[in-house]
Formats: sequence, C-alpha cells, structure tokens
Amino acid sequence: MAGDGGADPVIHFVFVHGASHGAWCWYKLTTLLETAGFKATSVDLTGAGISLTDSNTVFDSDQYNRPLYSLLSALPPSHKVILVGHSIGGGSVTDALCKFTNKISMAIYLAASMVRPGSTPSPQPSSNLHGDVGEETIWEFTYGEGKDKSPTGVIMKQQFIRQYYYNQSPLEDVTLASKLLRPAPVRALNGLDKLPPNPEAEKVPRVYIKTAKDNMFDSASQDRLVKNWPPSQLYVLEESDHSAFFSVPTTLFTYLLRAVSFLQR
Ligand SMILES: CC[C@H]1c2cc3[nH]c4c(c3C)C(=O)[C@H](C(=O)OC)c4c3nc(cc4[nH]c(cc(n2)[C@@H]1C)c(C(C)=O)c4C)[C@@H](C)[C@@H]3CCC(=O)O
Repeated sequence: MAGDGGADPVIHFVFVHGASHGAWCWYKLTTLLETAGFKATSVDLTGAGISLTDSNTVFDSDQYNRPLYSLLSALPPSHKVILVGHSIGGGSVTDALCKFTNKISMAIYLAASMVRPGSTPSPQPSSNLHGDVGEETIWEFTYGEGKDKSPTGVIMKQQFIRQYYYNQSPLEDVTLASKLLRPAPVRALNGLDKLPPNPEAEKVPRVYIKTAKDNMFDSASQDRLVKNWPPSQLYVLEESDHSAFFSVPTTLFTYLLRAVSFLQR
C-alpha cells in the first residue's frame, strides 16, 4: 500500500511536530509502530528538536518545512507515506500535500490546523497569540533582530506548559518536554496555511483526530476546521489533552491503524 502496489509493501508513517516541539515528541508512537512492523519516521523541522539552526533565523515556511520536503523528495519513486501532523504542524502537512501530492497516500491531522488550500483561514486564538491569564501572557517572545523589531520566536512560558499542552499527560513527559521545547519561528508559522487552491491535493484522503480534553485547542475550534474542510474520517480521543502522543499513545496508535486500514481495502 505504501508503495501503491509497487515493490515496497511497508506502510510508512511520517510524523510532523507542532510549534516548539520536535521529532522527540513522537517517541512513544514510533516505538509502538515499529514494534508492530510498520516504518515510522519523525522529522525535526528547521530550528526544532536537534536541528542546528537557530529558530530566530528561520524566515519563512519553506525554510521551516525543508527537512520534510527533503525527506519526501528522497523517497523511492513508487513509495508513498502517511503524513501525520500535530497542532500547527498540520499547516506543514498541508504544504507538503500540495508540493508532494504523489508521495502521500493519506494525511492525518491530530488536533491540528487543517485549512483548505485557497481558503482564508479563520483566525485562531494562537494567530494573535492571546491566551492571557489575568494580566500575564502565557507566551514568551524572542527578538532575534532587536527589541525594536517584530518578534522572531515564541515559546510558551514554562509555568503554563502542563496546564495547556500536557494536562492529561504523565509528569515524566512534561519534565522531558520542559527540557526540549524551543522557541518557534513566528515568521515561518505566519506563512503556513496560505496556499493557492489545489484540486489534486484535495483528492488525497484526509483524517482528523480530535482531542477532547484539550485546554489549548478547544473542541469548538477543532469542529470549525472539520466543518470547513470535511475529512474522509473523523476520530475523537476522549481522554486526550493537546498532546495525544503523550497522554493516550496506545489509543492514538489504534486509531492510526484503523485509519490506514481503509487504504488497504
Ligand atoms: C505567531 C502566530 C502564529 C501561530 C503560532 C502558534 N500556533 C500554535 C502555537 C503557536 C506558537 C502553539 O503552541 C500551538 C501548537 O502548535 O502547539 C503544539 C498552536 C496552534 N495553532 C493552531 C491553529 C492555527 N494557528 C494559526 C495561526 C498561527 N499560529 C499564527 C500564524 C492558524 C491560522 C491558519 O490562522 C490556525 C488554524 C492549533 C492547531 C494550535 C492550538 C492553537 C490555539 O488554540 O491557541
């Protein structure tokens, strides 16, 4: 199936992280999938995870997504992958879907931004980075080009990550994440989800996985994305916070397998 009936029968999942996260956040899922005989790759976008680039120097979405584009361009000719994006990583998935349509057999959006190419995205809480608690903002900005210029990076303040990203996740994972989160490149994120119409990309099956106990991206906002660009399959992770890869990895694993089983028929 991954090879579309070609020489390579292995189902290959490629995971894309959201803002401030990295390939590291998928460690439970990639382990479960590989143990079950699938191929699973997680990628660090530019300036994330162990990428050597300072995220303050990432100017646009193409530069940010380049590691994903490189991975997709390097696939053997008949090999297709299942692309899974988390949160704002859904924007990277849609970008890749438009640029590498024939390399992707299914796009899966996990609590993710899923905006139809050619449409105007409705503003999200994060797009102007509200999310204030009383007087205090939950975000910390970095100014790589000086305080008098626009911010180049943004990261959630440490004291809020448990409440907003990981409210149902094991404390060990919160500790791990607190060491690994990096500022996200504001200018690159601003360029995501601004794509021209793409009828070919629209033919690729899409799946949306909602996270029901999500303090970051509420149910109504996720429903709005689903209503504006209906996917072929919809799942709900009832016990999940924004970070299903930590809070409900085994259920997420079974939903991924159920989703791809429709491709094999
Ligand atoms: C600089 C504004 C930029 C933006 C930043 C941003 N978006 C998210 C984060 C940040 C820093 C998060 O931390 C969160 C995430 O990835 O968690 C791992 C973000 C989300 N963004 C979503 C949807 C969404 N964001 C934007 C726009 C932006 N986000 C700005 C360009 C859009 C569009 C197209 O306007 C959309 C659909 C969610 C998937 C999550 C949760 C966001 C929330 O509810 O605050």
